[in-house]
Amino acid sequence: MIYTITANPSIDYVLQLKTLTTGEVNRTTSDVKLPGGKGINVSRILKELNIDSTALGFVGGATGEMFKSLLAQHNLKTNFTTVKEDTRINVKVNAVEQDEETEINGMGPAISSDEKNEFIDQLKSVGNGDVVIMSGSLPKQLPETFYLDIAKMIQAQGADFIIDTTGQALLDTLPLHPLVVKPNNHELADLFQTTFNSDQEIIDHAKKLLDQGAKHVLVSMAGDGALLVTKGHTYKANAPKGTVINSVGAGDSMIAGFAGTFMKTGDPIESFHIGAACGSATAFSQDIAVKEKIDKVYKEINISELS
Ligand SMILES: Nc1ncnc2c1ncn2[C@@H]1O[C@H](COP(=O)(O)OP(=O)(O)O)[C@@H](O)[C@H]1O
Ligand SMILES: O=P(O)(O)OC[C@H]1O[C@](O)(COP(=O)(O)O)[C@@H](O)[C@@H]1O
Repeated sequence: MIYTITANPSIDYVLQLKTLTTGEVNRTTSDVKLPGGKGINVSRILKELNIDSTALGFVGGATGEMFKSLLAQHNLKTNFTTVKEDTRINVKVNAVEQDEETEINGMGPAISSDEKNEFIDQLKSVGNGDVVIMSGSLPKQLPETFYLDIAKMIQAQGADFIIDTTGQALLDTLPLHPLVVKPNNHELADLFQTTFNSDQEIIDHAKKLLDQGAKHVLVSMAGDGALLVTKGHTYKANAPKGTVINSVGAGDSMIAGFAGTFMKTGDPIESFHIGAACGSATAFSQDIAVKEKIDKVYKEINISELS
């Protein structure tokens, strides 16, 4: 079984307007509320790929009820821990004529130690052959070591893990050999306090994550495609041409496609191909991509090995 952990789920309030001017009243041309959070998006893509998962996380308050009702139509298996404070609302602003996406993500509810313990308790049933995908920011009051502690725990129980977070929280888990890490190129640069001028520089830094323990390093590069760096091999996926509608969740989609396919086949190249298709298909959709779109985009992606 795949478990996705979204420590800080959200209602994604996606606003479209012609232009955004800060400091003034702006009016939308369309708006939509989506059940968000990185692990939630991963579970939704897995469902599209017909792969079972259980979505876990902290959900609370009136916004939490709305989040659950928005999610209900997607028929995911879930086991959320109820918390007292409100689930956050993340605002995504697509200024169409400026070709610019702006995101404001809330910090999320405070999690009490009882709520945290209740969450951790349910992970005791995770075991051999299971994969736990941990994604996204932590709500306030959860310790910085939250993901690391979970990784240690579930690994001792025989399960594998994948982590999609940034900064030191990501680096700390590498010695435990995560199956996949997926920084985007900017997050990878931030990890090493640098900037990149070429694919080769990105690859060199991705290899450092490999050396520190990651089994596969996916580097997503938005409209420039993606790289997969594994022991002894580096692959590149092109980004097919298309109209970008809302790229929120593209990275989560890529992780889902990779992880779900890798669990089924153990084939990193096919997993990368499907992961890249899921990412682009989501970028070309208003919401998380559906299967038909993923299949169509898959045919437009080539995976090439770089020497
Ligand atoms: N504009 C785009 N055109 C085509 N594919 C895209 C586009 N944006 C994202 N993708 C695909 O989705 C993947 C993940 O997107 P990215 O924006 O890099 O992740 P994140 O959301 O984590 O920052 C990319 O590597 C690429 O394969
Ligand atoms: O937990 P964070 O880092 O604040 O991110 C949460 C946001 O990430 C998303 O899951 C999208 O993630 P990506 O665009 O990186 O794939 C949104 O649905 C959500 O609002």
